Amino acid sequence: MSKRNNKPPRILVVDDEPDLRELVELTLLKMGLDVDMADGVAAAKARLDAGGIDLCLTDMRMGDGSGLDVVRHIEARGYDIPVAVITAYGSLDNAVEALKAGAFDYLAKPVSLEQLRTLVRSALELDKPAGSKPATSADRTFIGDSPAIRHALQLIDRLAKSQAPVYITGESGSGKERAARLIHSQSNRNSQPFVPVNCGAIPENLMESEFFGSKKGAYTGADTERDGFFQAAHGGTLFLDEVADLPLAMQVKLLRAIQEKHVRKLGDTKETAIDVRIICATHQNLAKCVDEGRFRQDLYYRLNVIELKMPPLREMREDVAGIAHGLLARLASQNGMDEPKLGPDALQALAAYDFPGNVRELENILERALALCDGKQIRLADLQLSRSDSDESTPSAAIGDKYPLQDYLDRMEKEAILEALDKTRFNRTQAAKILGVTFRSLRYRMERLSIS
Ligand SMILES: Nc1ncnc2c1ncn2[C@@H]1O[C@H](COP(=O)(O)OP(=O)(O)OP(=O)(O)O)[C@@H](O)[C@H]1O
Repeated sequence: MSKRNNKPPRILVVDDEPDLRELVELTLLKMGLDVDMADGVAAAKARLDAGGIDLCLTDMRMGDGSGLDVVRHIEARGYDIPVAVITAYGSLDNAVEALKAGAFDYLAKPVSLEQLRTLVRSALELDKPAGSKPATSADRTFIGDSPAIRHALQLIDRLAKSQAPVYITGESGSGKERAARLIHSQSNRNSQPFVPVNCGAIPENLMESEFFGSKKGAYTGADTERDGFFQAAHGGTLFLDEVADLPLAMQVKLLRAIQEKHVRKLGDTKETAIDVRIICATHQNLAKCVDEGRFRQDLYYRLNVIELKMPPLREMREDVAGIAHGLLARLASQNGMDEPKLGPDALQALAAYDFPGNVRELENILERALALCDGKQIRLADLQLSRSDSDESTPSAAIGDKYPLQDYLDRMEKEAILEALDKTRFNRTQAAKILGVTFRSLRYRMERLSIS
């Protein structure tokens, strides 16, 4: 726990109800912390301005104003003080508003003392020198300077300072997972794990044990106790990719775990407290999934506290050349090669291309071009842009000889997979459906055929 000049951290508790104030005070004192009290918004502002506060916990509804005023005061003055709000049961709207205004977390009444302790411990880590790593330019691993990407990066910076759930939207390959990793790596959770989960790739019958873990003997074949994703991400960030693919039964269990901040392993009788930050992503329209009854509205509201939109590459055309250079430099060094130049015709075609698969597609195009080029320069033909999407067309690869048979079959399979991916704008779940194979099988085939 952080200490200033070896003194215990000082917490400001803001509440106009003496009973609750006292309960919180006792809990914090037992944790070895110093506590100051304020009985309303005005007193809180004055105490904050006097300095020396490391963390602020404020009630939402008070006689002389709202906890939001306290949050906004801290933000407006630029104080580096984490603030959490305590809201009335069921008033999630208030909590969301506070998170948007800069609160790092919230507690719902009746306040569970265990949750209070977890929140305080996690907040005070914000103060640790290692945890409060300021964002440096080296952390900004998104290449690009267009207004679209700058806007996303600014929001990522703000989100890294909060504990609020984040919902990342954007087309396939637009950098949603990269954004989630960046939020985690700039947050005070960066010394703890980042656990990415592809919700569409887990067989439904294994979901519960994969997410929550299982005790020995919980099911046939469970010969040891196992942790799930939640336990693995404890203290860190759980990234739920393709969250729209979660079956409804699992959505109920996930909502419960998020709300209660507790999970129970399969076959266990007791629950354990879990502290994870949830970031989720999908390329689907989650609001539409709610309308169609495929996604629970209550879970949607829980996850969609703050939305981060990752722009498609075609909306940041001015960045295409810079991103292409950055990717080429990385790919060339991975292959132990010198970085080849991008010929003017190739650059021109890339700038005009629509990139249905976004940066991932650009990566694939360049990886293939690197293998095809003469080592010095990448020309238009090396890019093999698909005919329908590029202005400058090149003939698609001919199927060629039928022998050896395996090579011929691999080429046919690759063509079919690429066509399905192209049709679905690189949505692997949909592509697997078109191809009549499971998501896993498609992933395996893509790996085998080096379609990354
Ligand atoms: N601006 C950028 N600069 C450099 N690399 C980027 C940029 N945006 C994305 N990438 C890279 O593009 C690839 C695809 O990104 P990522 O996997 O984050 O996309 P995604 O939206 O999560 O994809 P999917 O929807 O398929 O899960 C990754 O290798 C990522 O590092």
